Amino acid sequence: MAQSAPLFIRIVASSIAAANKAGKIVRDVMNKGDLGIIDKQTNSLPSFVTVMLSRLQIRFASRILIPFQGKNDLQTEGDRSAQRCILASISKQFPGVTIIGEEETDSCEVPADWIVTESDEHVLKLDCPEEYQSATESDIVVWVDPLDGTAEYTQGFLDHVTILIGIAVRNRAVGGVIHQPFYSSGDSEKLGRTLWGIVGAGVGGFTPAHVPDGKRIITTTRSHLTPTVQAAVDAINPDQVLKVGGAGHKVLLLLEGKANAYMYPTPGTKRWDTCAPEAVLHAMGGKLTDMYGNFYSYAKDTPVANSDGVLATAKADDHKYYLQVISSVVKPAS
Ligand SMILES: Nc1ncnc2c1ncn2[C@@H]1O[C@H](COP(=O)(O)O)[C@@H](OP(=O)(O)O)[C@H]1O
Ligand SMILES: [Mg+2]
Repeated sequence: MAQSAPLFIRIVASSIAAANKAGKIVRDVMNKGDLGIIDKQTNSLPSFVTVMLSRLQIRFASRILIPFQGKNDLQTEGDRSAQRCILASISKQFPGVTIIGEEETDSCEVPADWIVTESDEHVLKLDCPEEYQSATESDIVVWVDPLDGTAEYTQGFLDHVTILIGIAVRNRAVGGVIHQPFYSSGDSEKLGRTLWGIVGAGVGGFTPAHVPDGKRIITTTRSHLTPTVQAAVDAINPDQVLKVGGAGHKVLLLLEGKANAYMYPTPGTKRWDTCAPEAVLHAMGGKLTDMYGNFYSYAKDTPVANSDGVLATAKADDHKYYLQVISSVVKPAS
């Protein structure tokens, strides 16, 4: 690895390699046919322990924090194994960096071949934006969603599945890796692709595009729809609504010109769902905030819940319009 590259750049480059390996693991679990599905709520610890732990964070290794959740959603062997791979790979190379992963995994041994120490050579050679050149381990937090779109993974909507590694510097999401393990460019032997973005340095792995002028296409949840979300989408009077799984996949639709905006004006997503997508989107000129237009903090001691929802637009200039429409439908709690 080019030790001369700034730490931030080296973490993004290593995250690309780790995401690629995790993608292979997620495909292997699917191919084996036993997803090992767990409902995180019904398999949670006894309630008094969960309540206690949900307010804290379990310190897993020296600086790897595994937050507890206490809500009804699914976890599979794909989520667990991909997280082990990513956490082990990044922490081995950057032991002082805080990594926050979605899944509560045990500390069982990680197979040696799951620990990746390679890096993306192209990203290593990028010019690092000046403001991140001197970032140290204590300035950086890595947010990991090892399998975004878990519900869709269990239901066979495999193109909705992504692996998300977001790199925050001084609270802001500025580096992002989105790996799509089941993406096929036509060659069924070669599944998977990796998109990345660094604010101020560019994007890679995809061709940025926008919806043609005059058309308005909204993407939103397919598995967590609420009347509030539906009302906000309806208020836009869109030409088309794409209800798909995963925060990563929805932002991917914005990156590739398949949708103008991702609307989810309700709690539900977490920082690991939005850190990587936000960074890639911002690197391309888009904008992701809560439903009031505020950026989320990605500091290590921040609450993990995106309590004020998500609004993302492919073009930053369009964001204001969507905020106005949402504010006419969703009133802040008094
Ligand atoms: N109401 C809710 N409860 C739990 N998780 C939610 C949620 N709304 C959104 N999410 C999480 O946010 C991500 C995007 O959701 P959606 O596909 O509905 O847009 C998913 O991440 P995971 O698949 O990683 O769990 C999903 O679980
Ligand atoms: Mg997720």
